[in-house]
Amino acid sequence: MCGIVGIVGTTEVAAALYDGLTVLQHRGQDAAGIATVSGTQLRVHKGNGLVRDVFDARAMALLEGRVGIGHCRYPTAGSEGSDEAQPFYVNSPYGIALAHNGNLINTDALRREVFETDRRNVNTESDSEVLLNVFAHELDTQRTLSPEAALRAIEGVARRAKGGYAVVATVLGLGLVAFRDPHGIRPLVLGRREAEGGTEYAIASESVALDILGFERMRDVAPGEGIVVTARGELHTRQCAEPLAHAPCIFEYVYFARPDSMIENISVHKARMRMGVTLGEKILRERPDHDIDVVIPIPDTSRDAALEIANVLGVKYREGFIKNRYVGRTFIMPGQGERAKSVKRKLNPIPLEFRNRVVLLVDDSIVRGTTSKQIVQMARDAGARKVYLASAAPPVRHPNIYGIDMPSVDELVAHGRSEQEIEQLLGCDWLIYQDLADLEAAVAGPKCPDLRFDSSCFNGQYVTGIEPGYFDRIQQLRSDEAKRQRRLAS
Ligand SMILES: O=P(O)(O)OC[C@H]1O[C@H](OP(=O)(O)OP(=O)(O)O)[C@H](O)[C@@H]1O
Ligand SMILES: NC(=O)CC[C@H](N)C(=O)O
Ligand SMILES: [Mg+2]
Repeated sequence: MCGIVGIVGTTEVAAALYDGLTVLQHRGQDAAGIATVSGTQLRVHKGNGLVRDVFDARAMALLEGRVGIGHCRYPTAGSEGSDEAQPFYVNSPYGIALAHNGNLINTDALRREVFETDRRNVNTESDSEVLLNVFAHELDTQRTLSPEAALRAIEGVARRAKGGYAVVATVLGLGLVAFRDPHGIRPLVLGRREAEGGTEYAIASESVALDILGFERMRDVAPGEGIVVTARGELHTRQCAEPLAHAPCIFEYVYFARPDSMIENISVHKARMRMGVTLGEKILRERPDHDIDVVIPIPDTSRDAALEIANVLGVKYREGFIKNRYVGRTFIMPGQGERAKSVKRKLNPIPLEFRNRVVLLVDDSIVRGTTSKQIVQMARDAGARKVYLASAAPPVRHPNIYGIDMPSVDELVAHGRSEQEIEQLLGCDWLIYQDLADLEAAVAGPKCPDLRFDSSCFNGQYVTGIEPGYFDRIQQLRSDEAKRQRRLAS
């Protein structure tokens, strides 16, 4: 679930892009990059690591220009190597750099088409480089360079690319280009700031990036919409694809996004609180005479939900696990070995909150079970009398193919298992999951009751449709074992 940001400023933008990426860091910890337009050159600096590791003063000094884009990466295609860090660059037509959040599901067919029909070479295994070449080809067919030409090129991309994509790109001689897939699966938000030299625009994965840069959030980019902001700061927007069933990814609200972001006009923080309310009510329905002494969140993401569960149950909320602030998010780490080791390094219990108590641990989601299995044991070791576990999301039983790296069903703890079997496997005394209807209603909230979501990892319904054999193919390419073999071979 990468983070992307693009800015057209009236002064230099590299420092703002850097700051924007640091608040999008929770979306991708593997690699980061920035591209800026400096006169007739596109300057690109990227590499593996956190934003703070990738850029030093020298790199920043090179990134001159008033138009630029940035990316932080959580890989869902290709390798984790630095050559697949983004933004990607192509020199023709004009010079284009592109950053993508999402995952294409027709990459193989597009790659062949790009080579055989468009006569372009894609030099990595990245779906994003394929997407860049599709956009480049479509722009090339326009013959002129103008906002209208770029919007027509986006129409071409929307006709050819399938899957989840939110994109920012810079085109030399034009400015900033952005677009979102016709289902609006991945988030993208547009903002504006008045500066001395005129209006500046920013586009980012999450509104938190706009907030910290002092941009006012104007609106979400619409599904299938294309946006061009010229280097002079003129905004052009147009629907570039028939909007299909709007299906923003529900997992953004469950886990990915920061709680201080607004996505589709819904506060992520409030959505998580509502998840806590509905789950708390379910707990009361199922166990009206529960014996829970204390509700303890598994930090960070579950806190909002856990607090509301405690309120609904009328029991104490306690921070029983202390998180090492220097360890990143474990779920988005590339290998299972690293993920498992990191849970222990990251979370440590305060025994007095557990001793002789019946504790309800709350997590936002249970995916591979890496976190919950260890945490349940930690709670027992810390002296808990009974350990219950509540998940603010339903069981994750299906792969995600639109930008979350959960390609292999065998790695999902809930796949092919009943809730009772999962409870046993995780070693807790009681396991309770949120129902999907409650989750969807909690996220939609009172303001958007009719909004529907991409909930595919919970219900196996894929809004784009799926080619036969697709799941076998991604399992071969992207299971933990396949990644391990690739790392050994490289
Ligand atoms: O079942 P699993 O495969 O372990 O995945 C789910 C866990 O991973 C995430 O936490 P993470 O440590 O990534 O980040 P957080 O600090 O934002 O909660 C999520 O919040 C769950 O705790
Ligand atoms: N999580 C994402 O958005 C990943 C973007 C792209 N598919 C990559 O692997 O680099
Ligand atoms: Mg967590």
